[in-house]
Amino acid sequence: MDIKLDSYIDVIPGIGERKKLIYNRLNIFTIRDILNHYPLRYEDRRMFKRLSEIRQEEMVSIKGIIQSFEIKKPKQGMTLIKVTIRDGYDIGELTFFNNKYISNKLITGRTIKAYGKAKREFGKVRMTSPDFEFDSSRLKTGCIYPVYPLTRGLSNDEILKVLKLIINEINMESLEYLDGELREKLKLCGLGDAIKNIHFPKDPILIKIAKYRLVFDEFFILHLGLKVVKGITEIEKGISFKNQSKLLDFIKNLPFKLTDAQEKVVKEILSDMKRPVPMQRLVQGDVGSGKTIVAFISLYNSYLNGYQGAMMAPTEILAKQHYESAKEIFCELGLTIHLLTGSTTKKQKELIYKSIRDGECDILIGTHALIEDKVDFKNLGIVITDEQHRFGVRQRGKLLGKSDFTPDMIVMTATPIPRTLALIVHGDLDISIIDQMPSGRKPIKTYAVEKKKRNDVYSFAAKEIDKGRQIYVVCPLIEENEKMDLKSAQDLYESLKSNYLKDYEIGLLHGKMKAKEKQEIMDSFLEGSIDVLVSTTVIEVGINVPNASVMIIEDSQRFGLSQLHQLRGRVGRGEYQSYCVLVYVGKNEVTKERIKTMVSTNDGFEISQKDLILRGQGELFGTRQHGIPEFKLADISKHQSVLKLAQQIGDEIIENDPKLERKENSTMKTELKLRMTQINGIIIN
Ligand SMILES: Nc1ncnc2c1ncn2[C@@H]1O[C@H](COP(=O)(O)OP(=O)(O)OP(=O)(O)O)[C@@H](O)[C@H]1O
Repeated sequence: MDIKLDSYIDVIPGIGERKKLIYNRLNIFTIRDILNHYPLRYEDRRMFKRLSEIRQEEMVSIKGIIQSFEIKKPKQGMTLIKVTIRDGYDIGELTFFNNKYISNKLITGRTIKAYGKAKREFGKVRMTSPDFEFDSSRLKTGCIYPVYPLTRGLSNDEILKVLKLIINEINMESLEYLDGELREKLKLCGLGDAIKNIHFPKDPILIKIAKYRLVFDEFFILHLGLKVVKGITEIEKGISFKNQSKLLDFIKNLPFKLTDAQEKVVKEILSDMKRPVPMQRLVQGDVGSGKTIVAFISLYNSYLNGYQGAMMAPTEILAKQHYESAKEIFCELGLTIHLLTGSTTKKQKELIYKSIRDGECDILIGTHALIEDKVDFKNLGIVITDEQHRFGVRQRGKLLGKSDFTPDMIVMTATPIPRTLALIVHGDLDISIIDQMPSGRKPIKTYAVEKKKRNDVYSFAAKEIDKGRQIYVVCPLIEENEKMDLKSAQDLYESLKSNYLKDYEIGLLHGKMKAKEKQEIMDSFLEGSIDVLVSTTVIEVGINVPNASVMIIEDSQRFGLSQLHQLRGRVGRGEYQSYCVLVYVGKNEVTKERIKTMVSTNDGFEISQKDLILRGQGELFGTRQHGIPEFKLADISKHQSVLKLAQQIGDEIIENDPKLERKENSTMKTELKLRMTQINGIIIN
């Protein structure tokens, strides 16, 4: 049998077309994938107990000699097999239903081993439908038994058998890509041993050792990969935006003075833009910290140097908002700015494409319509995008078009995350942080109110509206069910209209609405003709209505901390004292802890750290985050010290050999190439 790591799994005897598709459902395509399909948990089946020593209801391995067996058919379609076994002087009984396999294998005098829940009845030990095997086999009994994530049509035992076969056939030592000295220094076991022991551990301590190596690997490969990508970008030809003199006047004439944090980040960006190397920078800032103006300054710098700029937003509403603000800021400066989204008419689109191609358009703002093939810039200098739409190398190529130069790139994120995490998520970028709010902002006051007291909440809201303010109400989020989300939004809307807030103008916004309808509602809210905006969570990150001063979140216990913080960030964006009211039911520990955190701090970094601890990485990043690999074993909330170590070692290697060109790093590079292609958009040449 010729099994290679990258062979498809149907090289394994017994895996045909049908089985292959079942494996594919678990994302298992190749031999490597199945080796990386790790157990969810283990059962300690090592000890065989004498029948005489077994306790009632104990989960245990036993073995005995088959004394006799009978096969009955108590009713149509059912076969009952009873096997009597003997262990010394003691007798046990194993019962199986409809088990064709065993019925063909039973021979009196043969040793049978079983694992299952033992019952003592009438002086006998009985087991019903236990796992079993014969003679010297040790796959299911007398071992530490791994339990795998499964799918319909695939059993744990099938996976075990396949793994056993692969591990016997493949030279496991050939999996290693780290040199022995480094491994020794870091006290890491060999990769082959780690894989062997994660599947077939002889001892629980070996599972720990294996996991440590595999967790290290997941972090290390990702970190190294991101660094290599960064290294590749740095050798591409970039644009040097040297002419920055007029920019100072522009900054001076802004309607407000930049905060120190904004100034610091602008400086970092401008110094990057001056270098003839493509900028790859992440700007992290808490909600409302004023990232947009930083983006505009960068776009203007590109314009002053004769280049076009593009800014991409995650939704049409946000794209339009940026477009309106850009027009306001740049209106007297004679720039041509266009908005390109899915709702732009065909005719308008054609005109915009032409204007981009001819170089007449100075700044293009839009949604991902911006990276369609037809968008062909004459001389694109800078691209500003958000974390969800950050480009992989491939998409960047698309934007590059015919230019010989790689444009500068800024990625904006409103999800502030601790630095260690930022490095693993955005390790290929340089990081700038806006950690200060514009002056004059009053911290948002946050209150938690039990649902039964919501009357008070809405009478408070009415008072705020009477003062001239506006209100957001976010409805309960009902997971994975848009229909029910919609219903709950409509119900809430009706009840506010007919009851709590009947004297005011109320608008409803939900995910099922067409982009145009959504925009109309948002425009009315922005203009102030709507007092209350009831919405599902489509109040996306980034909406800016400074007159809105109250955010009411219904059933807030259903939201994660970071999401609550984002929602809260929709208020407190102007001069008015703002409030966030968390309406909740239930008092479980996580709810209490979340409320406590929200009430006690407005700091997004602190909140995301807490969220990570409360919910684990998967939840924090959710599906919203694009480009983050799913770790199999690693968990940044639990394994922070391994993460730091992996980052440190990765950095040391890259410092000495930025593109991994040295001979001693060639195996590592091959491994990296193989693994990084699995991560969105990252291809290492
Ligand atoms: N230095 C400043 N002084 C006063 N106001 C400012 C300053 N910088 C920005 N602003 C204003 O603060 C508000 C929020 O800014 P912006 O929309 O850029 O926030 P953001 O960082 O993008 O927030 P979010 O992540 O929530 O989208 C805007 O109305 C903006 O005009």
